[in-house]
Amino acid sequence: MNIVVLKHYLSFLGEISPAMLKDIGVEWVILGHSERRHVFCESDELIADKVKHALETGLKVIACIGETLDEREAGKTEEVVFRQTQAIKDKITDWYVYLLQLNNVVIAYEPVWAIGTGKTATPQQAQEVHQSLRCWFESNVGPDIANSIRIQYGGSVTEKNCKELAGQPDIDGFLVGGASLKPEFIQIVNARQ
Ligand SMILES: O=C[C@H](O)COP(=O)(O)O
Repeated sequence: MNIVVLKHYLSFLGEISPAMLKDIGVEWVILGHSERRHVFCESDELIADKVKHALETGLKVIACIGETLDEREAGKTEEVVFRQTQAIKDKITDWYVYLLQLNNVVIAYEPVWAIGTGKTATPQQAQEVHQSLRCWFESNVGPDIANSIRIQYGGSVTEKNCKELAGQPDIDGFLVGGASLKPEFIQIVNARQ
């Protein structure tokens, strides 16, 4: 759920580099999770640097974005998720390689107020943001990228709400925390069947 960005060949004792993860067979890294953003105060720019560094090292990336409750209540959901996505877009010079050829980037929309709280976004709330994000990709990166990119939803997904969420046209999968530790997880895995 984290990597260090190695710069200028400095040492970063105690940190984990993408090369170390690859060396032990890890393929995917989750970056920009709300706890990294809000507990560890990682900026949009630092997260974008990590995404770039991970991709350039050959790791696949799930890049998390999402608004806090205050931001949602202030009507800033789109502004926040577009800003977070723009920061990543600005650092990735070749979406076509990383996305269309390698399929190495997934976006996870995780409203901060829904993570681990039991308060899931309604299917309509989640679909609205996912659709806006896909339109954003169409306008800012390209229609083929917008059609191909996987946008997962995360935040209190359970076996009870997964079917309806999975039925939304722009929800391409889930990033599951707590429910992944329960036997019912299999129902989430199969939610689209
Ligand atoms: O880390 C996992 C995601 O943030 C979602 O967690 P959750 O499914 O427990 O809400």
